Formats: sequence, structure tokens, C-alpha cells
Amino acid sequence: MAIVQIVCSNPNTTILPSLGGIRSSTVKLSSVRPFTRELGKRSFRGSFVKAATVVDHNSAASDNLKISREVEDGSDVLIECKDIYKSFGEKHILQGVSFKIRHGEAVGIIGPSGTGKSTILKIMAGLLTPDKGEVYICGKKRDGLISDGEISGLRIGLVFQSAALFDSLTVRENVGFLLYENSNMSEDQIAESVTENLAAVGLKGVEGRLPSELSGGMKKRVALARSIIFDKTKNAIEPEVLLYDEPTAGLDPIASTVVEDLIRSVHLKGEDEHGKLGSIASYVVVTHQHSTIRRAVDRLLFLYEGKVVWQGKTHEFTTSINPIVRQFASGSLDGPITY
Ligand SMILES: Nc1ncnc2c1ncn2[C@@H]1O[C@H](COP(=O)(O)OP(=O)(O)OP(=O)(O)O)[C@@H](O)[C@H]1O
Repeated sequence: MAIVQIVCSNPNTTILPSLGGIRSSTVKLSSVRPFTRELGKRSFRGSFVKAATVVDHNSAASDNLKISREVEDGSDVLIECKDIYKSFGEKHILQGVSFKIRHGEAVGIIGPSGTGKSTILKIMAGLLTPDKGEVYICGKKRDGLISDGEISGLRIGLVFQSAALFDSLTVRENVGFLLYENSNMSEDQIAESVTENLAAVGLKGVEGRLPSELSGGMKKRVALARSIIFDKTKNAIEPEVLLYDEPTAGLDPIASTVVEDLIRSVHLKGEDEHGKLGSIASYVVVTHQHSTIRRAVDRLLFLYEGKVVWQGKTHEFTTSINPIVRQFASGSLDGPITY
């Protein structure tokens, strides 16, 4: 078992768009501090919040996450979105979206382009506020953005759709970025850890390269390596939910498989030796890729015209008789979904 540490930026800073993995966490704004540590010969300044931790159970990539049991009192619900509405100007994107993410779940959010999948991820992460409706984190209602207050007991991380690497930093510096600042690990330990995490996403010997020297798919994998790197010197474990926005978009089929298995493998399955629910994250993946649906998630939410119009187990997706799901699964031009 290993501890995975993932760190995020303060969503209110101008750095955010540049950072692929953000973490909304149990961190007060007052704890945000300037990042000044030298990265190689360059230095970088910005505001960052502290790291979060998650446990890696080193499960076989082919293992499925156990679908979380529905605990009667709802205590296994980590995130609940209740009747969420969100508009951008005249565009009414979310119109009453409700769902729960339970402990141990691997959930996919699918649906036509522009239907609000990324928007709901950002609302879950606390980067966007809904116009109406509530988000509950471990049963506690969140008001405003994640930075407006502290909700303890759960960390939520978002891995952006774009790789969003720092152009002027090497791959090593990008992947180890937050360890350099937030951990007590030595430079050698961080470098070693970076190499291990890059290898885990199928990349070798690219540590010294700049992002501009990588293909799009390689950048994506570097971003993923950055999201799963952890502080080996820490033991604190809290439940965590990771949100992946199209983690396999633009990857070739084999690279997709690597990433899908990795998403599985960095998450825990459920119980400790006493039968107590484990502390490891659930995760939510927004994806258009069938392989990712099949391989990386157990339950699906189908978002269409502002609402969750279907949900079910992954294997039910292709056999559903729901006309919207059937059309989407088959890619047919005929059906209720129009472009
Ligand atoms: N900050 C914003 N300002 C204005 N419009 C926005 C903003 N964010 C999203 N939108 C719009 O809201 C709609 C939903 O966007 P979103 O990215 O959530 O869709 P999506 O389902 O993730 O799409 P895709 O599958 O193509 O990635 C789009 O029309 C988008 O242009």
C-alpha cells in the first residue's frame, strides 16, 4: 500500500488554467502561501494550497472497483448534487441535475457534447457555483466555491481535460511540482518518484523534456502522472474523490488502456481488514470513449438537455432500451438526439 499525494492550486489564482490537476481540499484560503521554491534553475511563483492524500492499493488494473453498497443512512454518500441548475447567459446548461457519488464508486458521466459534463464536474469540485440547487459533501451543504469555506473530511481533485502543463518547466518539474514545494522529500526522492510515476503511465526517459517536445497524448499522460504522484513521507489518509475530465481524449487505443487501468489502479476497493469502509477515493470520469466506459467505470450517468436522463451499470449501457442511450451508444443519426 502506498500513499498518493495530489496537490492543487488555489482555484482563485491566475495559475489555475495552467495546472492540469487541481485539488479542492480541506484547506482554508488563509493557508494559501506563495510558492517560491526553486525548480531547477528556474523559479516559479504562485499561490498553492496544500496537498491531499489518497491510498494506492496497488490493485490489479483489470480489477473492477466494487460498486459501493448503499448504506441505508446515506453515510457512504461522499458527494451529492441535488437539483442543480446552471446557465451561462441565455444557455441553460444544467436544469435540475441530481445524483450521488458513494464511497468506492467508479462513475462515468456521459452525454452529447456541450451538455454540461465538464460544468457539473467543476460544480462538484467547487470551482463553479450552481445558480440553484445544492452540493453536499459528506452530508454537509457547501455554500459558494470551495475557497469560500472549509469542509473537512473529503478532498476533491479535478484532472483537467487539457494536459495544462507549465510550458517553461521540464516534465520532471511539472510532475514533481507540488512535491518540490509541499513535501519534505529530497530532490533525489522526488526525481525517483517522478520517474516511477511516469513509468506507470507508460513514459520513460522524458523527464528532461519540455512540454513542447511531447505529443498531445504524452502531455496527457504527464498530467496524469502529476495527478497521482504522492508524498511518500506522509501517512495521513482521508477519503478523496478524483474527477477526471476526458482523461483519454486524444490518446491512441493502447495509451488509453494504460490510462484507464491506471485510473483503476490508483484507487482503493473498499474495506479494511475490519470490514470498515476504506479511505480511498471514489472517482468520476467524464468521457466519450467506449473503451474508457467499459474499462474504467462501473456506473454511468447520462446527461442530456440539462438532466440525468438515464443511469445504470456500465454493462447495461449497450443493452438499454432508452432511445437516447440507444442512439448514443450506437452513434446513430436517427433518434431523439439532434445536432
Ligand atoms: N464559463 C463559461 N462561460 C460561458 N459558457 C460556458 C462556460 N463554461 C461552459 N460553457 C458552455 O456550457 C456548455 C456546456 O459546456 P461543458 O464544457 O460543460 O460541456 P461538455 O458536456 O463537457 O462538452 P464536451 O463533451 O464537448 O466536452 C457549452 O455550450 C459551453 O460553451
